[in-house]
Amino acid sequence: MTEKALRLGTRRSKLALAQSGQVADAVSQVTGRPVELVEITTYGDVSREHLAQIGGTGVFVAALREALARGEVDFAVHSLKDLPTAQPDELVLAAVPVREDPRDVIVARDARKLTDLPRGARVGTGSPRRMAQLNAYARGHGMDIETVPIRGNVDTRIGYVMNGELDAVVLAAAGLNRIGRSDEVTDFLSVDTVLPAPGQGALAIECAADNADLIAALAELDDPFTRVAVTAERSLLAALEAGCSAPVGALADLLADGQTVKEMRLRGVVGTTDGSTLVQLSTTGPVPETHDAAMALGRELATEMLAQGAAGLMGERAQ
Ligand SMILES: NCc1[nH]cc(CCC(=O)O)c1CC(=O)O
Repeated sequence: MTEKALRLGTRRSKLALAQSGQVADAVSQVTGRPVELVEITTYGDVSREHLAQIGGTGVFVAALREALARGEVDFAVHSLKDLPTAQPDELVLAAVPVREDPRDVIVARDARKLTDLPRGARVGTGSPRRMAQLNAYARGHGMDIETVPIRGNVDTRIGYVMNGELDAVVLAAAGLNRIGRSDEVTDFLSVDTVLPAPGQGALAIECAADNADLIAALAELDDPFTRVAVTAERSLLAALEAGCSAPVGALADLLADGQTVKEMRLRGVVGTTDGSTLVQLSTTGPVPETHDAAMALGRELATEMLAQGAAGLMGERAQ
């Protein structure tokens, strides 16, 4: 007798289906049960407005969470960077699997890198975080680029480069990897140039807080280092009172001495989209051993960033 399938709630974009497919295989392995994909359309998928205008926070996530709350699906897979920092009581983040490459990349015409974009190059990105850091880099290096707000799925965005409308677009390495288009990357941006979004490159597997058996099974897919890193990054974001469409970057990484992990470094950035001002800070300390310690690290860095004027740089998105 075959066991009843677990229902995985997913968005229907190519990227979402690719990452949900990978998680489905992994969950099937650890539970021994078949996993069935249930496609759900979210507001972020149907709206043609710019993300910054529709508020950003949660537009890709709300419909999945509603399906979970109604018991229509057993668990949901999100891109962690799209997940609001507020966690509803009735749901838990049952697993955060090993993070992929967190970097942003560009896909440019003529195989160009950021440093050799032509004068006046039009660079597509709808993300205030990417705009702020790219414009700051351009200012600091005597470059002349124009960031152009765009939206749409990964294929649409790359299409703007292919059809000549734009010289380059900025995307997440992880997304391109997951849909098998990473060979189109022309430059992997150093995180010293563009700090990724909090949680970028990581996935979140969410399920109902009262589903103890499933929570226990999904825990096997959790990567403790990724979990602690994204917890600190998201705590920073929450303490800045910013959402996923705010010009905030954060990345926690582990500093190792040979094979032994020694410390964790948390970097944060916030800036104006024109790149005229950035507040960029970092802190390094023992790897947090608890959720609370990781949260505290993010809050501490946020406090320092706020002391340096971070709130004033977030414009109308700062609440
Ligand atoms: N905002 C959309 C989004 N949400 C997650 C990813 C893929 C990368 C990831 O999982 O972090 C992307 C596309 C992009 O930013 O290029």
